[in-house]
Amino acid sequence: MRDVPLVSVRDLRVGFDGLPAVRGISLDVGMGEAVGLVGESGCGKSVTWLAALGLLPKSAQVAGSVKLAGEEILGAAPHVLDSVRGGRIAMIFQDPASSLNPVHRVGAQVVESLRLHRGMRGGAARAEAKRLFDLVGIPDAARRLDAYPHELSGGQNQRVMIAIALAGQPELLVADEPTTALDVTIQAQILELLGALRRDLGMALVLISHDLGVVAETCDRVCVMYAGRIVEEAPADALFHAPSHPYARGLLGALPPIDGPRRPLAAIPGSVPDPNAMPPGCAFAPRCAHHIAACDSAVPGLRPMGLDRRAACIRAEAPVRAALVPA
Ligand SMILES: Nc1ncnc2c1ncn2[C@@H]1O[C@H](COP(=O)(O)OP(=O)(O)OP(=O)(O)O)[C@@H](O)[C@H]1O
Repeated sequence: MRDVPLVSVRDLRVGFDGLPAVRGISLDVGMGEAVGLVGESGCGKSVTWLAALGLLPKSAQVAGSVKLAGEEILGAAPHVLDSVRGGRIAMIFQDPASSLNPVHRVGAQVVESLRLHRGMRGGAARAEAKRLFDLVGIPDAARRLDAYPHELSGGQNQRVMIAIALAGQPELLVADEPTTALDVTIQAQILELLGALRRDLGMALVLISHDLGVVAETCDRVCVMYAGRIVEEAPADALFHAPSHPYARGLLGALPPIDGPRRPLAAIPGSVPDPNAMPPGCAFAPRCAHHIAACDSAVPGLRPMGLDRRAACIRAEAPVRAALVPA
């Protein structure tokens, strides 16, 4: 079983009312690996994982395959999905305030997760909840277990959410924009915590973000999504230093420089296509500075760009050989 990825998504498609939101995604997450999913709002990052975990409304049309350690979970029976969700795969979201129950003490919410996923109760569960609070860096953990969410800061509530997620001893934590609602210094602390937990617990991490800088720093590998498809997949470092796909280049251009001279941020012109009116070929073509007529004739598939990178662009070449040349 050594070569079986922890999670393997193949040709995942999701539609709402006949309109495509995810248009054939394939990706693997290895044991203990950190994979970033990046792209503008609405490109299908969240829906991919909500579909995998059976969390979309029944009206969503879902097709394809999602295997967890080789076992199909897409469309699996409710009792199977119940043990996967919060157990083998946990998910945390952008806004901890809306995920936590405001009328229950935070410790009780961790204890409930321990009861559900590990059958723990009473003193043992409370001791384990305190250990988890210590692990996620909540100071004065024993006292904070008795706090209500409104008595804690946004950053502390996100740490509580992470503790609840860890209660099920997940093999994979999917963190969906986990720092977007937090201020900048707290964002960095939460990202550091996620990275440390992954290393110390050997847990895999999928980090969903619209910020390429955030995923490049935290992840081993990054998938860039555009209009429901993956347009580039590469090791985080390689992607950050030399993106192949023009959209990935655009995302990078929209980042403030870490060092070097200040310059105005380059926004990507135009907007994501309406699912009602997808362009006939490459979905990015109408916004692309490298567009040529052939881009409109067929949807480009992901093709290898060197050893460990794939890009869906007929004009992209492996960055070591050549950069994109404007038409
Ligand atoms: N329950 C739903 N019903 C109808 N459409 C939906 C539903 N959930 C998501 N969508 C649509 O699916 C598309 C993809 O949404 P998704 O939330 O995955 O985007 P995203 O890339 O995660 O962006 P964001 O960063 O804004 O969350 C969007 O057009 C969204 O409006």
